[in-house]
Parts: sequence; structure tokens; C-alpha cells
Amino acid sequence: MDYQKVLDEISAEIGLIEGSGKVATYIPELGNVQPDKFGIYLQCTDGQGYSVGDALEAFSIQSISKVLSLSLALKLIGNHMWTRIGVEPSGDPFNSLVQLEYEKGIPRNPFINAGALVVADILISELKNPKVDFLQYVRDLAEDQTIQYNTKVAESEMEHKFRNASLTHLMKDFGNIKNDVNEVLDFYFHQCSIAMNCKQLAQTFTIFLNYGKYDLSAEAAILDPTLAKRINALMLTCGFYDESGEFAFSVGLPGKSGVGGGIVALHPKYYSIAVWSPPLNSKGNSELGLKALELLTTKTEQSVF
Ligand SMILES: NC(=O)CC[C@H](N)C(=O)O
Repeated sequence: MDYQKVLDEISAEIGLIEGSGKVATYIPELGNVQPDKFGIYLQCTDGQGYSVGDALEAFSIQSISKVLSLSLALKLIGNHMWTRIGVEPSGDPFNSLVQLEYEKGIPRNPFINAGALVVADILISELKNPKVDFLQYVRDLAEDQTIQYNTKVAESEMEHKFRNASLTHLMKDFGNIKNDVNEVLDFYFHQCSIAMNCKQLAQTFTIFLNYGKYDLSAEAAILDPTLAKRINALMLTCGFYDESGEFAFSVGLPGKSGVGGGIVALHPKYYSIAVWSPPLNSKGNSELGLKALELLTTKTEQSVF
């Protein structure tokens, strides 16, 4: 498959689209990003990488980090996770409060904010130096020790924490948050603030390829095959909140988006891919990123179905 040709075609076609998406501003610091940024990096299982556009420019990975925090928490506590978080799509926006009340503080899945906040709580309980250890885990997966938290983004989100704080307080009341609410929020905002580029993200997500057996040298990268399969299943069913069905329908790959405009997706046998375009649609997913991935699976005729 000539992936470079496919990426070049996608980039040309995306360039012709006049999108209607909007850069996220509810975290003010994210609003400073140039809306016309666009990059893709595709990492194949044969070791080859292909890119187009701003693939080497770092951006805020936001909710893409939820997949990495989940993978670490599952390594640490295994199936105990599922007594505190479900595995069903929520059908609601990523930051919704409504289900939590009638489902007694148990989030539907680990990729909505409520679920990721419980995962953050678990990591705080399990790790010696939570923020330092989590960043080290991500650096080891990416095999890149330069990756950093963007503390400006984390602080900006802390200043506008009201909805995430509400979710955490509600779950604390139900007994599903064990640590101090502000500590959980601080950890969560830091994990979301991690700055990575498309290349680093695509390479990091190779841990979910080939049943977790993609040939990576980093020790931290080795994932149990069952974990890799389950995390892929969750990305497929819950990775795009109330647009997960649409993503499975039009793209057909497991994936995860973030409000920084990034999307990571993967074909478990062939490649992992990261796309970045900051303007978001009404569901909080990158408008052109979604389009680019739809073009990819259409042109390559490679999806999981
Ligand atoms: N969907 C997202 O990327 C949301 C992450 C963001 N940090 C928030 O909690 O609102």
C-alpha cells in the first residue's frame, strides 16, 4: 500500500474543505492555537512511518491521554477497575453529569471525563509520585524523554474546572473517588495538558497493535494481549463520546479524540495514525480529523470490518 500517496491525496482534499468547526475555548489557553494547523503521521507495523503537514508540531493531547492513563491503571489494578467504571458507550457528551446521578457515581466508561477522573484517582492511589511517574510512563512508551506537561494549559483548565470539579465531587459523594478532589483534578488536568506531536502519538499507540505485541524495545510498552484487545474495543465503542457510532460507521477503526484537535486511530494489524486539526465539531471532535480518517479507510479499503 502506498500510504504516502494516500496521505498526500487526503491532505489535498482536506485543503479544499471549508470547515465550520471551532477551536475549543472553554479552556482559554487552547484558544491560542492556530486553527489552520493540519498534520498526519501514520506508523506501520513494518516500521515505516509516513507523514504530511504539521506532523512534528506538538499540541495538547487532552482526552487522548485517557487511553494511556487507562492502560497504566489496568496494568496496576487489572480487572478491579471494572467495579468502579463501566464499559458501555454513554451516548452523552464527554463532560455530562446526568447519568452519574442515577447510576450512583459509576461512570459509563473510562473515556468520558467522569471515567477518566476515576482512573486518575486510581493512579494517585497506586503511584508513588503520580505526576512524575505518569509522565515517565508516557515518555517510555513514546521512547522520547523530552515530552512535557504544558503547565499553562493545566493551570488554565484548573481555573475553569467547574464542570470537572462537579463530576469529581458527585463521585466522591458516592464513594467512588478515594483521594482529595483537588488532587484528582490537578493530576487529570496535567495528564490532559501533555504536549505531543502526531509522530510521537502514532508511535506511542503502536502498543495497541498486533494484540500488544508490536516490536517495541521499551519495556513499559509491553501490553498484555487481552488488555490491548479490550482497550481497542473501548476505543471503538466509546472513543468519540456521543459520536462513537458515527466514527465506527464512517471510519471503522478504534480511536480516541481530544479537544486539542488530535485524533489517534489504529488498524490493529497494519498501522496506528495520529491526525491533528484544531477546529472541533459540536461533539468536541476534530472536524477535519474525522474527515481525514474517513478518507483514509475509504481510499485504503482497510478498516476493522
Ligand atoms: N474531550 C476532551 O478532550 C476533554 C478533556 C478536557 N481536559 C476536559 O476535561 O474537559
